[in-house]
Amino acid sequence: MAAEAVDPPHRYKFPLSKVPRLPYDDPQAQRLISAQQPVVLTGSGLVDSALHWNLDYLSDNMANTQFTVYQSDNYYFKYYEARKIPQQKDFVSPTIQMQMSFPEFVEKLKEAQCSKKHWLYLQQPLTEGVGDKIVQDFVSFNWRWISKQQKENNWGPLSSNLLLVGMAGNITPVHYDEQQNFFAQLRGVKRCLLFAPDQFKSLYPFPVYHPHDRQSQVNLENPNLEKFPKVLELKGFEATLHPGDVLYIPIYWWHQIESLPQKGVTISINFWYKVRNSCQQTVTYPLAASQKIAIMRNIEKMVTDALGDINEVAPFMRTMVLGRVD
Ligand SMILES: O=C(O)C(=O)[C@H]1CC[C@@H](C(=O)O)C1
Ligand SMILES: [Zn+2]
Repeated sequence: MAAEAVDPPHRYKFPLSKVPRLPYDDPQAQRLISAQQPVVLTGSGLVDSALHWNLDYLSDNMANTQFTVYQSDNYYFKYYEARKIPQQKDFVSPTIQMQMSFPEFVEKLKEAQCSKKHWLYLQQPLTEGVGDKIVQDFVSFNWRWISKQQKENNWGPLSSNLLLVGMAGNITPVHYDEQQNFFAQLRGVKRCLLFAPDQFKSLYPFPVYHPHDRQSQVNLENPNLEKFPKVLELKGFEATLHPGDVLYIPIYWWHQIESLPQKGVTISINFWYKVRNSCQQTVTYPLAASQKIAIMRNIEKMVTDALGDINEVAPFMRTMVLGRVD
């Protein structure tokens, strides 16, 4: 039988170099992690004890837990902070957040795959309440290796492991996180786009107090070039993750994660690590872009608190920077 024709991955309007792909114990991989550069690690065995996870296994072994599931009318799942919505009068949530059991999720998934009217994304921190088999798989992760990474790179504590079960075609639009991240692929194929923190001028972040804080205002697949002309100056990286691969996403690095269409349901688990208490972080010159982002965020928060209205921040900052009183 002829293989089903697979559409080529979307071609973006900016160059994408390949993220290095190295054995996890290659000294070069260690150097990239220490330098906070992205790298795809192979052979780590980090989540080998969970590579057999599929929808049936998870339904059978997580039946008594309620899961957060997002529903979107398109295949985008742009994250938003609900607590910041009251400050943004005209904000419209791009997704509906629901709670349901895993078997209910599988049911809705099948309906959505047939109707093609909406998309679903289960995103839930793995905590207690899952079945014994899941606990057994979880404790059998390669904690020795990842804890060594955490220690050697002076990262803070593990904050969470987000379980991600997505439909083929789902896209998490480009954003950054304030945590170090080992992103492990269990099932299906994901295409990841990454941009260094110094690309923030070309990614037009939302204001810090906006519900879409840390997200880009730009739709990379269909950018509004009048509004966001610097998108054409973007220089990015891309990595394709297969089961067993682990992508290191450095803190403040922008990333967009795509569950490849026609490659079936995807299952991933991330390992988010907080940074050590920032007052211990010495400021080094020249300032790294990641330090600039952290400082800019703090300034924006202080100015917003001082002005008391998020809509006053941009004009004030322009006046301050341009030295002109508008
Ligand atoms: O792990 C991260 O940093 C994320 O952004 C996750 C949120 C959605 C996930 C995805 O695979 O689409 C990635
Ligand atoms: Zn992220």
